[in-house]
Amino acid sequence: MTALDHEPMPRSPAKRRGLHQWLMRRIADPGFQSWASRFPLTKRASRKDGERLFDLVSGFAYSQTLLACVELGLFEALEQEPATPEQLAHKLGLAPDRMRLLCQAAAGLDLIQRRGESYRLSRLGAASLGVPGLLDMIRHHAVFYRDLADPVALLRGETQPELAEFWPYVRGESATEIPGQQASTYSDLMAQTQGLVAEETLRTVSLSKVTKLMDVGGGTGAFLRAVRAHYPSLDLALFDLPPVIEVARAHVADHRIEPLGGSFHEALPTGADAISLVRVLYDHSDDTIAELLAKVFKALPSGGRLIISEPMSGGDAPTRAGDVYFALYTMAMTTGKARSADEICGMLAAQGFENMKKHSAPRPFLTSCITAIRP
Ligand SMILES: CC(C)=CCC/C(C)=C/CC/C(C)=C/C=C/C(C)=C/C=C/C=C(C)/C=C/C=C(C)/C=C/C=C(C)/C=C/CC(C)(C)O
Ligand SMILES: C[S@@+](CC[C@H](N)C(=O)[O-])C[C@H]1O[C@@H](n2cnc3c(N)ncnc32)[C@H](O)[C@@H]1O
Repeated sequence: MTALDHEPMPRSPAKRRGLHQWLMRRIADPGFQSWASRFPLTKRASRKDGERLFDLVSGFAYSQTLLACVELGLFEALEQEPATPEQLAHKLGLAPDRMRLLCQAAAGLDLIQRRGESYRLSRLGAASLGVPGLLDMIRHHAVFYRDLADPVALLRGETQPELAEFWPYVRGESATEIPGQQASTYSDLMAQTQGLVAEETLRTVSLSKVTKLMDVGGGTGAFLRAVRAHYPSLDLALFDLPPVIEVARAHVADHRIEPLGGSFHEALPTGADAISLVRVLYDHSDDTIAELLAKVFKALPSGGRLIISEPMSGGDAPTRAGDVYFALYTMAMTTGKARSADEICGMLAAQGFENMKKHSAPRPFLTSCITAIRP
């Protein structure tokens, strides 16, 4: 007698839709679990599922271990040379036993490696040092995690998330007034993380037939600087809120990029045969997006091209990056929303765009791209 014998397996085809539910009820049964973890044909799956569940349960401890490594500068220290916990403790200002604990934890996550009594950098730890803006992103997660402290209250809209304060432009969608220092700080973090997004976008979408590209919500121009490196003769214009454009001027002056201050709540400048929206839609509500896409449609000539690049929901195939991280992140920002490629294409069609193309995304945790044409 096995745990499978508790209830008869449905045989009739009419009941086959219930088979999944029946099986899930068995898996939720402790007796079945115990049997499955011993039975040769099921014990591997049982162990694997146990590990996967444990990883989800422990995720916050993993993230905070990474944050401690980043805050203390552990990877930078080990980039110089391998070291013992005692040497690291002295250098980074932690008690030796706590440094040993952190080193073991980081090694457990494969961020560093243990060799005898010393630790050295691993591939993952080394890679984290080379991803532009990643260490600052990890540091700023302290804000996000405070917002996630009570996820049910956050989902019910009963909290006042700090992330909405962190990115000032999302507080009031028509706000054009951002204090200069704030505009510079948030644009810095945004610009630092733009490198890989730009690389991925330009790998995915060709601009070879474009004459003039206007990047709407382009921040301090990091995307257009990457475009300039790939397309030396393209005309480029950067459109963003006036305080952001003031900060951007110094960054775009040497790259033949025309800075244009304004709000997309008003009309967009015309003259570009391509418009890009990189990491813009997911900051805003459906109504704002409908309004923005209508403005983009108007600003483009017939045959003009729209390029959308941002992390997206997986839609009917939900993903960790799109449907967990970016969905919760944009929800905590209070105005935003991670949308699937199909949802975005639907919104484009509603404004009259045609030839929507969902480009395959090699690294969807960085970005996915959609292009569309104004007929
Ligand atoms: C040496 C030996 C033995 C072998 C060598 C083998 C080899 C060549 C291995 C490859 C090593 C290598 C080159 C690794 C490279 C790894 C890379 C490039 C990793 C990149 C990781 C990128 C990450 C983790 C990006 C994270 C991005 C995040 C979290 C972005 C968050 C963005 C947010 C929150 C944006 C918010 C904007 C808002 C406010 C919503 O509008
Ligand atoms: C998430 S950031 C993306 C910046 C840049 N495209 C990138 O990927 O790094 C969104 C940008 O949209 C800009 N933005 C927000 N509301 C705007 C508006 N009403 N008009 C023009 N730009 C706006 C913000 O100032 C910010 O630079």
